[in-house]
Amino acid sequence: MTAQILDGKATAAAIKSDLTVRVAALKEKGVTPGLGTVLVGDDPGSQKYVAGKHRDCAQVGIASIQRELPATATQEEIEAVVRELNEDPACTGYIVQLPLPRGIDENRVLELMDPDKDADGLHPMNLGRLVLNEPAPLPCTPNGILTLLRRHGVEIKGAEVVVVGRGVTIGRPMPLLLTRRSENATVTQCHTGTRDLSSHLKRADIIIAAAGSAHLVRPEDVKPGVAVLDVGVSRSAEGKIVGDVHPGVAEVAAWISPNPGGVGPMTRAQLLVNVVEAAERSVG
Ligand SMILES: Nc1nc2c(c(=O)[nH]1)N[C@@H](CN(C=O)c1ccc(C(=O)N[C@@H](CCC(=O)O)C(=O)O)cc1)CN2
Repeated sequence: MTAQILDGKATAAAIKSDLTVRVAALKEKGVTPGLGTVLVGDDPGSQKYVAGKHRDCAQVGIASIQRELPATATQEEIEAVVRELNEDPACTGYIVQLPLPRGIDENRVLELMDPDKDADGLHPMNLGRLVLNEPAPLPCTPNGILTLLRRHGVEIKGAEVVVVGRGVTIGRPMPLLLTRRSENATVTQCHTGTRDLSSHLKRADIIIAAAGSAHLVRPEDVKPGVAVLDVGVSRSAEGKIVGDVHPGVAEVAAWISPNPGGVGPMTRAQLLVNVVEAAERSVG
């Protein structure tokens, strides 16, 4: 069996095309959605992701507000930028690019954001709303993964899903989305403390690998017909992306997301969805 591709690039393009129409409708009502980004430091990966977010904004007609601080920025300097974006009427929604430099209290920065402008769905108020089943902007990568599965017709209802990883952007919120009544999946969360990862992976109908550990998921660990989402980003000596999923898994799986070209573009598309939805809410 050779797996079919969960094509994030094409799916994101379709979402952006739909958003272009919605942004034009908002502009006719006098509202221009604006995405703010706060980038601290000079991590090349973060710089690339933020640049990509603004490229996407330009494509769909969303205005860009960019704030950059040096790696030496203090907690107070970062918080001052967050306060400024909270007050800026041109900024409909914004994100603080993660991770922040060592020594910065990330949670304190996220907590300071206006939850109504939280385009990432990572503010504690919005994560709490998700737990309580209340409407909230959804974390971009987990929601992007669900959209990718749905748009390719992969059955989520009743599926055994194994999530590998427990980071704040993917691993923690992913099970919350998957276990909503609308999804009805059964989720096992694995992490570095899991004793026998392979035994869990072998049971899975869907694997979401977000551990950041190169080729962690191997062909012998998965059952035939599984859908595999590769969210991991490690780098080879040449700087190329190496995912969490061994290439041989494509010979066993029914569905696989390429990396790059799978979950990454979906993360960016869902961010735009959150910005447009926030702007739509503002006009009622
Ligand atoms: N505030 C946030 N910080 C981070 C998030 C997040 O959702 N919010 N997620 C990741 C990084 N990320 C978004 O910010 C992100 C990662 C990857 C991509 C992407 O499009 N990747 C491309 C490949 C790009 C390359 O060649 O390096 C792909 O997969 O095709 C977009 C966004 C951590 N921080």
